Amino acid sequence: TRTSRPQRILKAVQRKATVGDPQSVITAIDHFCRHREWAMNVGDEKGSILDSVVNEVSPVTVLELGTYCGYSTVRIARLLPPGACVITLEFNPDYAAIARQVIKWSGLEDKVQLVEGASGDCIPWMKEHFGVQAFDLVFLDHWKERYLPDTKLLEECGLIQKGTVLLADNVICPGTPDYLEYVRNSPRYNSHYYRSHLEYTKAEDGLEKSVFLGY
Ligand SMILES: O=C(NCCCCc1cc2cnccc2s1)c1cc(-c2ccc(F)cc2)cc(O)c1O
Ligand SMILES: [Mg+2]
Repeated sequence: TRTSRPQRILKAVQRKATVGDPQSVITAIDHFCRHREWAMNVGDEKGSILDSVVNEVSPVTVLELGTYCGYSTVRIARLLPPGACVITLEFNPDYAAIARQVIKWSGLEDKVQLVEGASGDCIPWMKEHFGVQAFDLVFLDHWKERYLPDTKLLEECGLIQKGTVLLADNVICPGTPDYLEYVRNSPRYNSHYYRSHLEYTKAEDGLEKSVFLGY
């Protein structure tokens, strides 16, 4: 049967990127998705905003919900100092298998822990399994209807503490209206919208950054 789109993205990385060079992996994926086949990576424009938030937060522990091919995982991990790490959750085992190879090609496997499973099942085990106290940064990029319930679950599990930054992709397209309403109206979050575009297109989209203020 035909290869999958993630498999074709991995091929583009193996053809165009240099092993151990995360920037070349990012550039190869962006070029493929802009000129060959669209894919749901956060992309270069929103990716630059993601980079600036990672640099501003200088996180020690990052949670990414939604790995896909590992594009944003590589963007985040390449900016982390030694000892810092990103735990990334992926529901689809085929996507996870591709992401592991993309992350390995970029040479960042020591900074990444890829977990296969659904966020609702995995989040309650985070503290116990990974010895995480609280996340410094959470990048939400998974099922759009899970952004709000999983944010509440992270709060209940004590994985979000004063100062934790939530950064949510696709708050306009496909859209996460209930999540936006919650973080923008809650007295416990300080929210800011970074206007941008849907990856590789002219459609509007953006990232919402929300800082938890504590209870
Ligand atoms: O669905 C999107 N991303 C989520 C994939 C969900 C898989 C997972 C569920 C799950 C559950 N638990 C743990 C881990 C995970 S991973 C998505 C879609 C578009 C898009 C698509 C068509 C279109 F016309 C316009 C925009 C753009 C984007 O940037 C996206 O991120
Ligand atoms: Mg997205």
